[in-house]
Amino acid sequence: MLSSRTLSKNLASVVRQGRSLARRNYGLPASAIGLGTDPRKDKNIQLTPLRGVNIIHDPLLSKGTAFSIAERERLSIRGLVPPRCQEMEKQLLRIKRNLDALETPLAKFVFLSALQDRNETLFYKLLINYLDELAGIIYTPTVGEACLMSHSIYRRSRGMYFSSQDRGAMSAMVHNWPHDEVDVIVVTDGSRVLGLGDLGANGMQIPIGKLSLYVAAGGIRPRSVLPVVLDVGTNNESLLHDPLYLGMGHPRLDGEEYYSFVDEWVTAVHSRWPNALIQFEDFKYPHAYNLLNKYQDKITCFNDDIQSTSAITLAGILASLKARGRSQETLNEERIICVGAGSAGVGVCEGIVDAMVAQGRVNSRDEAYSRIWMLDQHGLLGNPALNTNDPQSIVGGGERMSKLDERQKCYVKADMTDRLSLEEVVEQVKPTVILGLTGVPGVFSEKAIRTMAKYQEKPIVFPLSNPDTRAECTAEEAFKWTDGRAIFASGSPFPDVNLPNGRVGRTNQCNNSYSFPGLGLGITVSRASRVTPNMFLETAKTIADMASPQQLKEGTLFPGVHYLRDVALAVGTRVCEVAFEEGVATAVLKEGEMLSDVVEGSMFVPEYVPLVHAPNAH
Ligand SMILES: O=C([O-])CC(=O)C(=O)O
Ligand SMILES: [Mg+2]
Repeated sequence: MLSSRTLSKNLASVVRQGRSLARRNYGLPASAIGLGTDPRKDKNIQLTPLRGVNIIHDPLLSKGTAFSIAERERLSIRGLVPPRCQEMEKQLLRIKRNLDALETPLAKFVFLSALQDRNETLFYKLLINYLDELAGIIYTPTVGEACLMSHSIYRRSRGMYFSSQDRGAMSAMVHNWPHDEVDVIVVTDGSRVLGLGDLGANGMQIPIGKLSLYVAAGGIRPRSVLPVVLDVGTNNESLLHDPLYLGMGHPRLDGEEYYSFVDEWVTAVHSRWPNALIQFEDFKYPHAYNLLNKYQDKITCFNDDIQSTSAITLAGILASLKARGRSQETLNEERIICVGAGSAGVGVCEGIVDAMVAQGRVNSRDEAYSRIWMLDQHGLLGNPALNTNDPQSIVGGGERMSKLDERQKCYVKADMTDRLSLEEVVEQVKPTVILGLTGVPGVFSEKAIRTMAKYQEKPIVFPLSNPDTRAECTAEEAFKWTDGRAIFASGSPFPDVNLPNGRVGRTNQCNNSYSFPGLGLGITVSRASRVTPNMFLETAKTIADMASPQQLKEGTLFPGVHYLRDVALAVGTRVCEVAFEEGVATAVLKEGEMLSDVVEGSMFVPEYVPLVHAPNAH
């Protein structure tokens, strides 16, 4: 665990840096008016036309037992709740006790979902206070289990579903959503939920969990987030045959039908909420890339698994270089094996290539590609013509080569035999970094990691698949097979490992939850019209610089999950600056206004807001 003093020192310097950059006036006219909507308005008063039970049962307005006397009197609540006005601290005590009494993570997930559906303010207060403990419930790993079970544990709807039977109706349907202001939409088609594969409409829990972190960590207002599932069917046989399944009971749409379905949805949401950020989540390859390419220059959108996973992984590698006592500028000297050639694998590697090119220490993009060896489920992307002793494999390899797309082909190694196993590649390449983005547990074999550790003093071992049951190796294995020398980060949390020599093997969670909340915050506050590659690069650099030298020495690369809100503020400030620097910001700063203050001031804080004009109304 980081000491909060060191962290705040580091944070202070990041924020200071943000402030000095923010002092530049970005060429804005002196008469510039302030941000159109007051982002702090949630903190003042919230008047409502609703009365009585309609307020009590509205999770965005409800205060449970905390309605003031004036509110009870004037909003027809009197008598509908127990007589004592109980402040939030007491409510938290009761909720936490109830939560602690539950035994399984899934039971806690159901309990927290119910709280979110009753009283969002209290839910977010609890989540922020106990972020360390609860992130693993509402987010990975438990959210993965909740997706698998979603049709069994279903209680109440949250978000919106657009299904194959809604074609032609979407532009009307978007008006069924009750809120005019939507800042962030997280959308999935459930085709590759974490590393768990096709879970169809059950994937809804992922946008819900992501948006809970957008609010808790990124400070986006709860009333302006929208979780969405695009239900184009599922190819998951067991869900198709499950009578309790809640999604469409047909195989997935594909090809032109699929893309025109998504296009109808994008057009519909963009016409109702033209400024909303759309985050594409857990779309399988190649749909994930094709959708990103189609929309990234037209609307404000990004793909979380491709781009924000890439930003945090790059941050992890850069911080690891510092932990090894090297400069971050030496990224091009690393030899990186990436196991996994799907959206996350290719996305992560593209980010690394971008960073190598930006550092200017490679002569070409091709030289950067040459530093990365990529494997898919068949093995290395190599040269089938070199498989001389296995004609079968030449044929298979040729076929497989023809299935690779332009992005994957960049990593093919012409001088190495196609389909080499991971162990063979490790022996030949002697990697310094190994990344796992396969969704296949155990892919990092003992032999592969031990061989890597033979050549590397501090091997960087990142099994990044989620949830923890899909990680390519466990933390314990990574430390055991490297005699405790690994620099370790995983997508889902693993506890630190006690090493035989009495030291502690530090684990890190290298998850896009470190990057997307801040990206969304910066994009929302700057009202960026586009999401640019530089935003991801700068996100990575900001996070890579947050751990102190002492923390790095001990193997800690990032602030702990408890600090996700501070990380989001630092990232949000930087992303906001990038938006202004690159001319994509459409918000306008008042003269003398500092970006870091604007970003911080815009962050949602879960406190009860008075619902009536009255003294002591809350
Ligand atoms: O949700 C997470 O924990 C990270 C992520 O985007 C994924 O694994 O698809
Ligand atoms: Mg994802």
